[in-house]
Amino acid sequence: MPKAKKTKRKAPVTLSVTAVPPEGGSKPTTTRTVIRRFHVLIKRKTQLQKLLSEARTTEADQDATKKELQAVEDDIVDLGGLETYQRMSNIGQGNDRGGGSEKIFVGWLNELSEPQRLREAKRQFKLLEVGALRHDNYTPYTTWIDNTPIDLHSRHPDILEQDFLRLNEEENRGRWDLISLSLVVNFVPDAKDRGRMLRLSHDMLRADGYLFLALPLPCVLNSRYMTTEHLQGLMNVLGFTQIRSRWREGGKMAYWLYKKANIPLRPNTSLYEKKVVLRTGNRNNFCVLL
Ligand SMILES: C[S@@+](CC[C@H](N)C(=O)[O-])C[C@H]1O[C@@H](n2cnc3c(N)ncnc32)[C@H](O)[C@@H]1O
Repeated sequence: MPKAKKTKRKAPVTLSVTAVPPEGGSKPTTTRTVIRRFHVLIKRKTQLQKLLSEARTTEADQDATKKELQAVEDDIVDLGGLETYQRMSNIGQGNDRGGGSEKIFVGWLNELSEPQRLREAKRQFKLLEVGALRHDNYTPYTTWIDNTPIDLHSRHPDILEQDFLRLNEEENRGRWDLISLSLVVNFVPDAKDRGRMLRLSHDMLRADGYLFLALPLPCVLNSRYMTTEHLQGLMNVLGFTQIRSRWREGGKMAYWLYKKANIPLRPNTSLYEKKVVLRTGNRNNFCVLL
């Protein structure tokens, strides 16, 4: 008799993680679980909102979508919302877990002798730090870096509550010497919005300005739709030249430093406009689309 085929049920997206610990003293596994869960929920929320706005489905489907959206939103609230996510990320940013990525950014600028050049020119770099959990990440460098930290949810009066994707493009065009996107692009739930974030960064940097990008390593080493070469190609068509990169096999994070090229380099973006499977197997779905 043929064996009955076992179907493995996926865990529902609305599965809750409860008992979020207070700031400090929480285990890396707990913070990682909350952060991952939060990413799953906001991604699903964006997908459901998109489905509803397209309104191509039947009324019954729309009702089901609305119900699921409500359940997802309830789960985000149960998890503690963006505030809890930020608290968990802040713990993850602590020195005991590898330290803040700004040290890598500043280290690279030092290697490139930028502070000396600025001293001679008697000026500072204007930095836009997107997704700032702390207001003081760059205070040790105020002699040469004038930082404007922004975040969707401000945790300090010195952090401007602002969505980067909604910044005034005219006012910000060519305005910044430095932009930092550290663990922010992977937070954005929609692949096209991730691409827009990178494109906007290019527009908002002055010629020769630097973009610092940090992503969890699996986004590039274990994704169906992203490899380090693919990212490099995408950044090149946007008009960025890679200056530095850093990660190690088995590590958690990957970092890049890009420079805005002097000439516009946007010949053909078509390779990066649709999802292309670059690897098969048990992978994640991280993707950036232009
Ligand atoms: C994982 S935390 C990263 C914090 C810090 N930059 C780091 O490297 O550890 C991501 C932060 O990015 C913020 N964020 C995400 N999308 C954003 C956007 N469009 N504009 C401003 N901040 C954003 C979130 O609110 C969150 O505080």
